[in-house]
Amino acid sequence: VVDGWFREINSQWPGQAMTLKVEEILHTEKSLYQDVLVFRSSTYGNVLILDGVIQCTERDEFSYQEMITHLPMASHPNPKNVLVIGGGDGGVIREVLKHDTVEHVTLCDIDEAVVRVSKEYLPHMSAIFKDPKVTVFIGDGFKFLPEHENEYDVIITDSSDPVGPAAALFEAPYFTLLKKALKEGGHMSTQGESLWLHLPLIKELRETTKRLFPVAEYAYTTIPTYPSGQIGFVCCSLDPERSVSTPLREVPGCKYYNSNVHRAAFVLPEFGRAMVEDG
Ligand SMILES: NCCCCCc1nc2ccccc2[nH]1
Repeated sequence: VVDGWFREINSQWPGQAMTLKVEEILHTEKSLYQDVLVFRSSTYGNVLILDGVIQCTERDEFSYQEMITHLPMASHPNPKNVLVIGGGDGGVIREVLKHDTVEHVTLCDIDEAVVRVSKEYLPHMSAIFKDPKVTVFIGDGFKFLPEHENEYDVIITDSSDPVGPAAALFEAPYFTLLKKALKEGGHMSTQGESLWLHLPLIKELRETTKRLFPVAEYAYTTIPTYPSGQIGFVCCSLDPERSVSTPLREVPGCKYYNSNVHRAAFVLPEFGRAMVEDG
């Protein structure tokens, strides 16, 4: 933080940096896995930073949390058992519980510091951890998944970027384990970065998931504080007859998501469509 501003300078997006005005530094620590910073910003509420990268802000997190959750959930006929890998802030869990078909949701995040800090400084995301339907497991998704084969209707991978602790969550071995943990007809979504900044990675991700799932598609949302103002998701279905791009019901109580936004999220600009779909 320099002269009261936080700059998101990072090698993943050379030559550009999102800048947020800092009112007060609320927390800093070095966890077992990453540097954790929370500050109160002037115009975006509390902000969570991991290893110098903006993970979520109170003002615009709803866009990301609603879309990464409702794309696989609203397109699944009857999601009862849901798993979230990452997402220690709790925002995805909050969205999962908007579906009254859900009987149980488990969160598996490798870093207890993220869960602890989110409870303390991001209350409107982490309050949901107290819900009896929620189980929080601190550990590595790579170890958790093989112990839970054929258990989940929907798995959401709410990861940080493919540098540092989350790098392995963007590789084929992870998606192979994830597929085995899904029940028949299961759906999944994973944090899929931005068309403007990570097109080669997105192409890789889609090729990897296309080899494992009958349906694998890319969708995106707009979010001011992520680099390039948008972020995407790779969404897959194990049912060849069902696409994650087709919503089966509305999800009341959302600020970003609705069934038209759901469908529109999968419509890509030509430079993205050509790269992602034609390859
Ligand atoms: N540069 C884009 C970063 C996207 C991060 C998405 C995200 N936001 C999170 C908050 C808490 C824990 C895991 C998270 N994963």
